[in-house]
Amino acid sequence: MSDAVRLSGVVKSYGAIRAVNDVDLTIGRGETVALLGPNGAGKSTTINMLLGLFTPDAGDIEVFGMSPARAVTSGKIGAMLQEGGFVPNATVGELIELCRALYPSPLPTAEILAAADLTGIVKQRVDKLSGGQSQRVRFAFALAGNPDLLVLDEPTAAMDVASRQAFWASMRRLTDGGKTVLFATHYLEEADDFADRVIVMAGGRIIADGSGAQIKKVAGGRTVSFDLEGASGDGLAALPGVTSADVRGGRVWLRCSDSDATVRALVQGGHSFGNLEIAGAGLEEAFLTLTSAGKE
Ligand SMILES: Nc1ncnc2c1ncn2[C@@H]1O[C@H](COP(=O)(O)OP(=O)(O)OP(=O)(O)O)[C@@H](O)[C@H]1O
Repeated sequence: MSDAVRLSGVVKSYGAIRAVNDVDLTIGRGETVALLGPNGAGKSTTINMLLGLFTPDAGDIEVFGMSPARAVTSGKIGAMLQEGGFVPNATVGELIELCRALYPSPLPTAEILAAADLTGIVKQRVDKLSGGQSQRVRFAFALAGNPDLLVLDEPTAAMDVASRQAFWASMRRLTDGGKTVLFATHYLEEADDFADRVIVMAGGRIIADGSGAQIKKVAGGRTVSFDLEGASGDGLAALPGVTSADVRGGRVWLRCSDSDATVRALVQGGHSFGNLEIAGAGLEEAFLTLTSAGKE
């Protein structure tokens, strides 16, 4: 059986900006995958190509063994994008019916309304909705065709805490039913809480791919840096709590899983150091550590 999603050697540029740079990615049926990355990482561009909205400059994309455009028209993919207005003056219920009519075998209306938590606002006009309610209506549209793959670009942006919780609870019910889900997010916590697998993008490339626990372990680390003051950096990578060491221009950066143990060992070992700094590892740096650890 074909995979749910397969990208190979996918490249997409906007003029001189290479938004997606040689991405290979396979997602199996039934997986729930988070696409995690900072602004401009290339997540939306990847998603738009998966949905057939953009054509890659190079490489191939298949969704359930078909071209993205065919997968969309046959109702295999449901998408929730970041933006897009609604037809004014229509009610939530009317728009959902309109959307169902586009698909060969839509989900029953009551099921859509319950899954998107819209039952109480069916008669409300869509131009009078709050940001979070609008997101839930977009989610209902994504579900309407009863798709096998749900692709969600930052689905919980603009939702308050209670709506987020209700949204993810509803998603869990859908994935228990066997649907494949790919969602983009900026938040490691959200990726870890909900996804079986977290794919990290930065600068148009996939820089890490692992379980939420693996990614969190590295992202929770710290960096200890100091001037070597003429001493050599040899042996620092082997200090307690250090996962990797980098020496540049007389300064060393130690990525640490336990920075307290590292600093203690530095002091007790009589290492010379100046301008000591301890910082929370930035996500991007933490992810780079993860990828290089995966290559060892
Ligand atoms: N229509 C466009 N024209 C020119 N450059 C674009 C366009 N869309 C995206 N880009 C650029 O391509 C790169 C990738 O953008 P993309 O929107 O795919 O990232 P993203 O990870 O989804 O970011 P965000 O989390 O902010 O949505 C960025 O450098 C962005 O500025």
